[in-house]
Amino acid sequence: MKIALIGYGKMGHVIEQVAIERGHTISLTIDKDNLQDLNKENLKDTDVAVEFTTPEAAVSNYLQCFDFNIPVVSGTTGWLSEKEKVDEACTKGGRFFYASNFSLGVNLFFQINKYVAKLLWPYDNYTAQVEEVHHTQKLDAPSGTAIKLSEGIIEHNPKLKKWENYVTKDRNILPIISKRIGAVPGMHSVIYTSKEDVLTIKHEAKSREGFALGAVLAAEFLVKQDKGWYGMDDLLNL
Ligand SMILES: NC(=O)C1=CN([C@@H]2O[C@H](COP(=O)(O)OP(=O)(O)OC[C@H]3O[C@@H](n4cnc5c(N)ncnc54)[C@H](O)[C@@H]3O)[C@@H](O)[C@H]2O)C=CC1
Ligand SMILES: O=C(O)C1=N[C@H](C(=O)O)C[C@H](O)C1
Repeated sequence: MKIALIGYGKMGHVIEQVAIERGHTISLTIDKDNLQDLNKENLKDTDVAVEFTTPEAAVSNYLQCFDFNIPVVSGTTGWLSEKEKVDEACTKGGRFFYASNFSLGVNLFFQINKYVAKLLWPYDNYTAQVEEVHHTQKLDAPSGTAIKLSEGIIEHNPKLKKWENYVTKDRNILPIISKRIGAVPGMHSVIYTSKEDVLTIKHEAKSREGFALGAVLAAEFLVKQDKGWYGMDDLLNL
């Protein structure tokens, strides 16, 4: 496949490496120092775009690609308040694959998380908390992964009404604690605490390679699909 890399930062570089290892070529690389509108000319040799930029840039990048019938894989977090625009574009012909986290382990963790939430919610002695730790360059908080974990817990725990990104003793609110430390690629924990014990489920990325591999596998999957919005559950048959 010929891949356009939109966003050539920490993830863009690792995706390039993994894509080449899997026999693909890079048709176009766009980042801040060579910003350009996506158009017929610069996308003419591209089968699929892989987009890892910023919450502000992401949606406009998707819509421009869709205008030229280029499918988009994106892992950019923090833009989901604009989800409706992308939904609409996908009903009109856009092909889109989104994951807040492309690693296999985290997507299995999402399933385990829901199972544990279902099992534990009737036990009043436990209170739940989500914790995420990332590198100090991360722009958004809480992480997209922590939000998805929290939504999974709230869906299966009728006592919890919403999540908040602060510590609280309100038992109707699920706290997400965000920490920014050094170069941590990504660590997520769901912690259930009682007076007697602590039960933790945790995923720790060792590097960005798992995210990058997931994104390239998603691109290989997406080019074979019709219009629509796809995610890791489709790729992994979860
Ligand atoms: N879904 C997943 O598995 C993962 C998601 N992420 C998310 O991906 C995004 C990028 O992460 P990193 O690569 O670590 O960040 P980064 O800051 O290293 O790279 C982002 C790059 O996008 C560039 N950029 C900004 N506006 C642009 C535009 N309009 N067009 C093209 N390029 C533009 C920046 O100059 C920068 O080089 C973040 O939202 C992060 O949360 C990161 C890792 C894994
Ligand atoms: O910004 C990052 O680095 C990461 N962002 C994603 C998120 O917000 O969940 C995924 C991963 O944890 C790394």
